[in-house]
Amino acid sequence: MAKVFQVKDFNLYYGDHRALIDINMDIDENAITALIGPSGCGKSTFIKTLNRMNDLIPSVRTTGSILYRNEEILDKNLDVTSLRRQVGMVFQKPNPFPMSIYDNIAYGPRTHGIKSKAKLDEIVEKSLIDAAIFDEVKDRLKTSALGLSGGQQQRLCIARALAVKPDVLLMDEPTSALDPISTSKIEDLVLELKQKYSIIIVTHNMQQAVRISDTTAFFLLGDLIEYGKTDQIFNTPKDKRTEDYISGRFG
Ligand SMILES: Nc1ncnc2c1ncn2[C@@H]1O[C@H](COP(=O)(O)OP(=O)(O)OP(=O)(O)O)[C@@H](O)[C@H]1O
Repeated sequence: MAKVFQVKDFNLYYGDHRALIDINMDIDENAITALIGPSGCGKSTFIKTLNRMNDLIPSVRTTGSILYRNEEILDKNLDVTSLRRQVGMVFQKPNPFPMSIYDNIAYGPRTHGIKSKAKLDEIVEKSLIDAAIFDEVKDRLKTSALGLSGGQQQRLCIARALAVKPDVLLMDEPTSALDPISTSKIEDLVLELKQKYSIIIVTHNMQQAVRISDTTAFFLLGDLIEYGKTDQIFNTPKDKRTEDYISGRFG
């Protein structure tokens, strides 16, 4: 299977604190990769590295290599805007912009220079359909996105991420602020999106990792302890620490 990311001997420091330690990990294309582990183990730090969101934190320093489709993304001269267009992100708390549903989706394409109304209409509709929210909002595209429920806002944020035609979607605990029904809708959606995108998802919910992911990475205190097929990680973990974590003995 083709690899979307190849992470080699990667370390990340916040000042003197080494938050990720010698990470080696190849991430499959058109698959769902779950990142699990107790609070503070480095999952969010790792996922944010994949589209260079950590650049916003001045104390961050990295060593090693991360190739995205064979291009080094840790390179200082990398076009970060282009990387972030290709590697989109959805956050824990739905964060629609305080503008209409339509403008939330059109924002990214407009930033990338698309001006034609017909083209924008088409992108907005397609993105909302792909994020499984079109039917719920099609009659109120010009109303504020802030009037949507939390679950709808999160699907809108996924639609917004899809509107710029990404290749990879990073999702940092996308359902942790949602009720079970909204969570289940997002899980169905993520499974659907796997056909077209490579998805990397941080989750605290082990059942969620089992339900949707193909591959699971277990982090502990900045170390990648175990990484493999989700079935194997949950049924026959090789490392005692993985077993203890997935069976709820700590975390
Ligand atoms: N901006 C920052 N400055 C300094 N240290 C940080 C910063 N962000 C995270 N850390 C530290 O890096 C380590 C990893 O944090 P990170 O948020 O990546 O963990 P996590 O596994 O995502 O946790 P959670 O599940 O609670 O979100 C922790 O020790 C944390 O305190």
